[in-house]
Amino acid sequence: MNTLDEIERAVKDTAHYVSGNLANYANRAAGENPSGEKQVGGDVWADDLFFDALAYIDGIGAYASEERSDVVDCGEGYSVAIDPLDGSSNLASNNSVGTIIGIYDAELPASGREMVASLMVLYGPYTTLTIARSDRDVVQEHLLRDGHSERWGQFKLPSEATVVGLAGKTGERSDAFNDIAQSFERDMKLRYGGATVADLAQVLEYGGLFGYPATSGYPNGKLRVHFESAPLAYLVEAAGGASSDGSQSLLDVDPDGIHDRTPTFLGNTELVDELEAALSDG
Ligand SMILES: O=P(O)(O)OC[C@H]1O[C@](O)(COP(=O)(O)O)[C@@H](O)[C@@H]1O
Ligand SMILES: [Mg+2]
Ligand SMILES: [Mg+2]
Repeated sequence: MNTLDEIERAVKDTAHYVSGNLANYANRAAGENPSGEKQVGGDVWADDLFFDALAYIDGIGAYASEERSDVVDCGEGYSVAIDPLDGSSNLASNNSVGTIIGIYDAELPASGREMVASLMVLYGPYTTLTIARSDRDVVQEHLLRDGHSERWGQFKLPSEATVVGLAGKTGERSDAFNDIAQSFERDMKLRYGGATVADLAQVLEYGGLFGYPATSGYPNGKLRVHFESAPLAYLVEAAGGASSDGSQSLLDVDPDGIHDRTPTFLGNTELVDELEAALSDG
């Protein structure tokens, strides 16, 4: 087993445990866990689990998380960048959440071009792990059930685009963005659920576009380069789609800081091209 195999195994095992225990961390349930201990948020709980599973793998040199201010030095090897629980506000409403992991062959901060693998876990009606690796030419989905991992399918973006999910309040987005958003929403079905992983899964399955633009509340967009945008761009581009920050592939974004944010668009190439053209004219 090489380091990427070990990472894949560790993520599958940890995702099994996370999927079985999310109810303990729904906001409404906040308070005491079954044994009467003070409950921590799901984000911190999931981060601790994935840290323990990944940080000690031989060949992992650093662990960076949305939930930790600094990168943790783990020795020599790949850098892990993780959003341990994506869409965590969905827990209280019992909607899907996820985990996003980028594996970089570089010290962080780094451009997405330094990535050698990307993994996305979707805790939905059933739990799946989707992974793209530099040493494989498919985007492989696995079903995680009863402690096992079954090959579940391979993602290739459908040529016909049918769904669109664009975040932000229209009153907080640019006119140019609202115009192109309205045009997309005339032609495609709205699919927006408040968790990037779950919304992107719709695009991977049905074809279309997901985006979180710059808004007055988030001038650089809400999603983080290392923990959400670049790893998901790696997956989508490996599945035959495209990504953009509004003018370039998200894999070419070169962040200064580990928690940098970026406008984020992921989906069918022709939609990304149309969006970039609309924003450049805007
Ligand atoms: O509530 P909003 O503004 O629509 O933002 C939803 C976005 O925020 C996020 O929940 C941020 O991720 P975290 O939950 O990991 O912080 C994304 O998963 C989701 O796409
Ligand atoms: Mg997230
Ligand atoms: Mg998160």
